[in-house]
Amino acid sequence: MKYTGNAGFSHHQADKIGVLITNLGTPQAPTKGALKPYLKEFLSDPRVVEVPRLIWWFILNGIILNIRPKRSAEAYASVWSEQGSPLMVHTKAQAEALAKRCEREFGDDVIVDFAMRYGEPAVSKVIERMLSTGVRKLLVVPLYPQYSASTVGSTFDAIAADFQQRRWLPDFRFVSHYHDRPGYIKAVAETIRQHWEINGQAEKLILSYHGVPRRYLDNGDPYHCECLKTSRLIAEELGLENSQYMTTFQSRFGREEWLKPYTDETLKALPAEGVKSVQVVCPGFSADCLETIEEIGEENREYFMDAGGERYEYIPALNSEPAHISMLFDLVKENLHGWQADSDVELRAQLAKKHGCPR
Ligand SMILES: C=CC1=C(C)c2cc3[nH]c(cc4nc(cc5[nH]c(cc1n2)c(C)c5CCC(=O)O)C(CCC(=O)O)=C4C)c(C)c3C=C
Ligand SMILES: [Fe+2]
Ligand SMILES: [Fe+2]
Repeated sequence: MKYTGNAGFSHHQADKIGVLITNLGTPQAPTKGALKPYLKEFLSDPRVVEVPRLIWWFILNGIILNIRPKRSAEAYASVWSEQGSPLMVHTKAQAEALAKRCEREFGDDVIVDFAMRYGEPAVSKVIERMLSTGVRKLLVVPLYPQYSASTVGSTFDAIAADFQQRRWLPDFRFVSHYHDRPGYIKAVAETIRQHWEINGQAEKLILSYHGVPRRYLDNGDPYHCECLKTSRLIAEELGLENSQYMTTFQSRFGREEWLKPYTDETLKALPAEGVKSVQVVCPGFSADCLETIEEIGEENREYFMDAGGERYEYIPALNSEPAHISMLFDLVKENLHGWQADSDVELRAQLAKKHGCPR
């Protein structure tokens, strides 16, 4: 086995601290041709679809990848902007804003970058770039507030797979969730409060999270509990009674049972129960994407209005709002505690002269 990396390592290079934020990933273009490789990579991940590999290979390659790319491409086309996919645009902006905030606090000792679990920029390419610029301590923050093996666990797998190939590993820290962090709860609550100030309060607040198969919860994934806790804390922060809010799960995929109650079925049923106005917020998404803009902003609005609803509002994700960046900065700062960069290049030059190596 030949391990990769650092062949051209400059012994004088300053040691840096790296902060890598990640999200799920998105296709390169809203086309069938771009959706196929993206969905293939995503849905081949055993953390995402926990079905015996051989059976799944036939279902994925024989059925899903022949049907879904076209349908998904149409949905992506409806949210795509000139700058690209919303998830990519927001994640880039988040990384830039966080980098600025870190530069103000830490100077050039800390480098901030972003990667996507599927597609580009790939985790291993970004890690390679960071390590080659001198990062010897790496903090990774997947931008999923709630832990799920299918998202956070899978991001860890991608990093571990990269590290398995590498000769020189950095010090490593990993944030596995932040679903109950006061700064995060307050930031989400504040966007809801601001929405109320402008639009008034609807009869019910729906907190809709991406679902996972119910089986994952039964097998020990804490995602469901973390979503419910996030909702409870946001409701407490807003002073809501139990009857004023609801947690639901969206984006079902495949035929098995997923976490319930389902967002779409709930919104179809609420008008008949006398709830005619709702506001929907998605606290499991750190950035707006297909699943919030199209599914919550458009598709579910139609379900609710067609069922007799009168008012439906989607409250956007935190994206690169200053409160979100501040919260992420605090999370990063806390997790960098005790780490120091070593950027004294002059000292290195003296040491090199004196004992033959700058270290
Ligand atoms: C926020 C947490 C997410 C969890 C948990 C999650 C689980 C999960 N997702 C699928 C299948 C699909 N998800 C798709 C899009 C998508 N999913 C998330 C987040 C979570 N997924 C995001 C942020 C996005 C949007 C990406 C974007 O480009 O905007 C898609 C692709 C779109 C489509 O074809 O519908 C699929 C497929 C499964 C099976 C799953 C189970 C654990
Ligand atoms: Fe998903
Ligand atoms: Fe639970």
